[in-house]
Amino acid sequence: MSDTDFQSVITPPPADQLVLETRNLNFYYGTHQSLFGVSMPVKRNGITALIGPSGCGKSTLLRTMNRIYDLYPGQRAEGEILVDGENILGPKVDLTSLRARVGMVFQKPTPFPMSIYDNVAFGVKLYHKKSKSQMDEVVEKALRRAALWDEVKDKLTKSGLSLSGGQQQRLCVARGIAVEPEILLLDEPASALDPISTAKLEDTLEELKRDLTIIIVTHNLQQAARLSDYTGFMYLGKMVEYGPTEELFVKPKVERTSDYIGGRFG
Ligand SMILES: Nc1ncnc2c1ncn2[C@@H]1O[C@H](COP(=O)(O)OP(=O)(O)OP(=O)(O)O)[C@@H](O)[C@H]1O
Repeated sequence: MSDTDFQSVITPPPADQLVLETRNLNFYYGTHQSLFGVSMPVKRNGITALIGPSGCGKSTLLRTMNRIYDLYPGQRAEGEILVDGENILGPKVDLTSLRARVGMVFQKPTPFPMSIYDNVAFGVKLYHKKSKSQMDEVVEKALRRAALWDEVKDKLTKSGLSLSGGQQQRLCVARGIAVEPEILLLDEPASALDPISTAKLEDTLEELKRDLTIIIVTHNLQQAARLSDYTGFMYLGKMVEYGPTEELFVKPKVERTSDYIGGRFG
């Protein structure tokens, strides 16, 4: 079998539990094709992890799910991405409301240069008119859900940039969830964090997954195994194997998956 010639093995969640599904998705940076016929059915609520060697297309796939790539000329996707059954690659999609439904947290913490309070309120103001007391409630709830409230409640007017890296990343999670998205995309959110901050962030995600769908790109196989309910293993722009995390880690159906998980390439 050549490196590029392989069948995807997909074990989908039950059909009535799907929140998002990519179907036969191709992606291009200009003329360079980076995703090839990717199908990925994501279960509502819980955590889905994307793993695979550097350059296999994990971030690219994540960036299609709220069409953030649309901000960059020359980048385009082909195929279908269904969110609650609606194809978000269609021409009539309202991108502002899509990005409120499908939020994103990046690899490096990206707090805005404004107060902790305003960081969280920022997105909410774009979508909803709220009184000061309603906004106070929204900000507190988001910071509590992001497990940051106790650490910042006495300094909400201080700059978001004054927090530690781990706190900044949880602030970005709070900002992301304040607008109550259905789905939160996280691209290697712990890669710039120390082990204690990583553990706190993971606890936060565990809490959030009860009523939110989380899709996370990670290089850390232990993190994927620990956190996620479903895992997708990608290689060379294709989805090699996708299914319940335990099955994929304990009894992978594709040899290439077991080679990767066993550390035989990467
Ligand atoms: N802005 C870009 N312009 C052109 N090609 C790109 C761009 N971003 C990514 N690529 C290419 O697309 C492919 C997939 O990259 P992507 O960043 O999605 O991989 P990844 O699995 O997330 O990698 P990593 O784990 O290193 O972050 C690679 O071949 C990469 O070189």
